[in-house]
Amino acid sequence: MKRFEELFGELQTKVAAGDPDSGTVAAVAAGPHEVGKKLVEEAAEVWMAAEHEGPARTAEEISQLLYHLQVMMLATGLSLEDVYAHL
Ligand SMILES: N=c1c2ncn([C@@H]3O[C@H](COP(=O)(O)OP(=O)(O)OP(=O)(O)O)[C@@H](O)[C@H]3O)c2ncn1[C@@H]1O[C@H](COP(=O)(O)O)[C@@H](O)[C@H]1O
Repeated sequence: MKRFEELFGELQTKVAAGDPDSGTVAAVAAGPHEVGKKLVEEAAEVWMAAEHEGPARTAEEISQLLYHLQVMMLATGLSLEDVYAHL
């Protein structure tokens, strides 16, 4: 099972290395506008799953939303600490 901070570390490493096989590297290169569109789409999918598709599908969609939030953090140069400072 992959945890939030482990995933962020993995994505940071891929972005720093410019891994050509990484969807994350491509998404970060596309920039915050494109990442933002995906983020909004995933948020809507969480909402729809929560209302209509049950807890298992909701958990799956939330995992995708968390991933895309991390992509946005990388696309905007934010660290986990930058975000945690506001929690
Ligand atoms: N957790 C994720 C993850 N969640 C979502 N996604 C991407 O987000 C896309 C989801 O978009 P869509 O909604 O279009 O997907 P979908 O197939 O329609 O699925 P549903 O939303 O309809 O369920 C997928 O195509 C994935 O590319 C993710 N891509 C990567 N990761 C993790 O990031 C790691 C690094 O990935 P790479 O950078 O690609 O190597 C991987 O090992 C994974 O652990």
